[in-house]
Amino acid sequence: MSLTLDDITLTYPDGEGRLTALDRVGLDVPAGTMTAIVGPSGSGKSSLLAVAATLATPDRGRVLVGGTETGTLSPAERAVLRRREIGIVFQQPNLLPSLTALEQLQVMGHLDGRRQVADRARELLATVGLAELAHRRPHQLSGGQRQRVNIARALVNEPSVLLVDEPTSALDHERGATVLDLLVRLTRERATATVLVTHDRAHLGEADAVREMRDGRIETPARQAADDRRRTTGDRRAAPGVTA
Ligand SMILES: Nc1ncnc2c1ncn2[C@@H]1O[C@H](COP(=O)(O)OP(=O)(O)OP(=O)(O)O)[C@@H](O)[C@H]1O
Repeated sequence: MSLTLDDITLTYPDGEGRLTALDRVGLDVPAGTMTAIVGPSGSGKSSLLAVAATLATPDRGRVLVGGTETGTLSPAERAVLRRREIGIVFQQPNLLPSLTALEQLQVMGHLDGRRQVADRARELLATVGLAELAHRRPHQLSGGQRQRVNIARALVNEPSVLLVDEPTSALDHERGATVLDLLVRLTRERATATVLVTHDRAHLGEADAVREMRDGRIETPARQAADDRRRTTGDRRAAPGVTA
C-alpha cells in the first residue's frame, strides 16, 4: 500500500496566534520505496511524521494509507489502522528494560491479538541479524543491535507504512550504514512505503526519493526531481498502490 499526504497544513497554538509547522505539504510514497526527508531543525520533519502516523490531525489536507482516507475514520478505527498498517521507529529505541529482544516483539504482536506472533518475531529477529541474541535484554545489546530490535518491533504487525525518525543519530558511521541498508532491504522485501527522516546526508543515495523541508514546506528543486528519475529507473520501484 502506498502512503499519500495531500495538501497538508498543520498548525500549533502559539501565544495569541498559531504557528504553521506544515504548509500545504504533499508527499506520495509508493509501496516498496523509501523517501528520505531532510531539512534544518524546526523545518517540520517530525510534524510530517506525526501527521503521516495519524498521531496529529492536520488543519487541512488528507492522509491516505492505500485507498483509505484516514480523516474519515473514527478515532477507534484510526487506532486500529495505526496498529495494523503503520510501523514507527523512533530515534531512541525505547525498549522495555526487563524484556528480551524476542519478548519486545511479542508484546507488540500480542496487543493486536494476532496468532503465531512468536514465529513471526523469531523470523524478524533473524531477518535483522539477531537470531542468536533473541534472549538478550536491552542492556546486553549494543546501540546498533538495539536499533535493529526497534526496527524489527515496528514490523511485527506487518505494516504497509514504515515511518522512521533519525534511526542512525546515536550510531557511528559504520553502524548507521548497516541500519540504513537494513531499512532499504526491508522496504523492498516487505513492500512498505517508507519515510525516513534524517539529518545524515551520508546515506541518501539509497533512497528512491529525497525531499528537502524548509519552513514547513517541501521543496523539490529540478535537480532533485531529476535525481528521483535516475534513482527509480530499472525496476527498483514497485507499482504504486491505489490512492483513490
Ligand atoms: N507541540 C508543539 N507546539 C507548538 N509548536 C511546536 C510543537 N511541535 C513542534 N512545534 C514547532 O513546529 C515547527 C516544526 O517542528 P518539528 O519538530 O516538526 O521540526 P523538525 O524539522 O522535526 O525539527 P528537528 O530536526 O529539530 O527535530 C517548529 O517551529 C517547532 O518549534
